[in-house]
Amino acid sequence: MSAPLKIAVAGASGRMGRMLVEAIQAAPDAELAGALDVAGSPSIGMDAGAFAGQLTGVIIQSDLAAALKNADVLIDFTRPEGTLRHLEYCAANDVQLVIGTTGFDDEGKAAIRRASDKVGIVFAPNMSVGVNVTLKLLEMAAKSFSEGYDIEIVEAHHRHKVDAPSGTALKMGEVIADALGRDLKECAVYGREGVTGERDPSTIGFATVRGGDVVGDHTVMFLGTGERIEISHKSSSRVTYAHGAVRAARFLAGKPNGLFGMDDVLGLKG
Ligand SMILES: NC(=O)C1=CN([C@@H]2O[C@H](COP(=O)(O)OP(=O)(O)OC[C@H]3O[C@@H](n4cnc5c(N)ncnc54)[C@H](OP(=O)(O)O)[C@@H]3O)[C@@H](O)[C@H]2O)C=CC1
Ligand SMILES: O=C(O)C1=N[C@H](C(=O)O)C[C@H](O)C1
Repeated sequence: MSAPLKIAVAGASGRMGRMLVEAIQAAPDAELAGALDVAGSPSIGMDAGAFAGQLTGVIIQSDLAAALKNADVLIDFTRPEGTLRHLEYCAANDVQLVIGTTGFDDEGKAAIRRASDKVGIVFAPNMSVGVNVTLKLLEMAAKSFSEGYDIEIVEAHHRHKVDAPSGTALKMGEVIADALGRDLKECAVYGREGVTGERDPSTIGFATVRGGDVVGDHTVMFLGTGERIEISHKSSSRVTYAHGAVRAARFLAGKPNGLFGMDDVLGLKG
């Protein structure tokens, strides 16, 4: 039997961090090797499994070097500024990375691309199997509805989410724009207000709903004359994201560097 994959978790007390700790504990081929959170967080000094009521023997700490000293890979679902700090350390110290954080600007994404020359990185705004299969369906649908259909993307998330539109909605927009030979930067419309004029058919619209405890809903509408096609994905638990992230960590074993998406991890490319 090969040695277990040693995985550390950043943002260990967050909504995703807690799920990740549980998923790693449940995986027969993985071991929780470290748990990180921000200095000053009430979780510092706690056992990483305390939230789930199952102690792990791994204490949440804010010292990056100490938390990563035994880790093969870091799974990071935090905030762009935190992930970029972790990225620098991981690239310099040969720790691979699974990045689920959303809300990066172009500069942040470029830093991730650069770091992937040094270490293996899986970077994806949504790690559920369902969403990644939905992206493939959208690619196919966009090609079929390229003329005469207006495209609008609507997403809903819980009241605590800090970025909008969601990383998944933006990825859906990118996949559709690519399939149609458009540039999302030029054709995206983020919300409408006032006298907007008639809809420009070349645009892709985004609408955002925030409230309650919605885990994550995404609907893409292709609106034609006389019919409307909707492709929706609705998450009812974060466990799918956590399992996807652990699968991504496994995928990186034996890949010394390179930037990968969940389509690579799940074999959905092509
Ligand atoms: N790719 C995917 O499949 C998914 C991606 N996400 C993304 O993951 C991210 C986290 O989501 P969620 O778990 O709901 O968020 P939470 O706010 O619940 O958790 C974030 C965690 O990161 C910590 N944190 C905050 N700022 C920093 C920082 N600067 N450096 C290091 N750690 C920091 C928080 O600590 P503290 O609480 O002390 O501030 C907390 O522990 C978001 O970007 C979200 O969009 C979410 C679900 C699925
Ligand atoms: O913040 C969340 O919760 C989620 N964020 C990701 C995103 O921005 O797309 C993935 C999922 O929708 C949940």
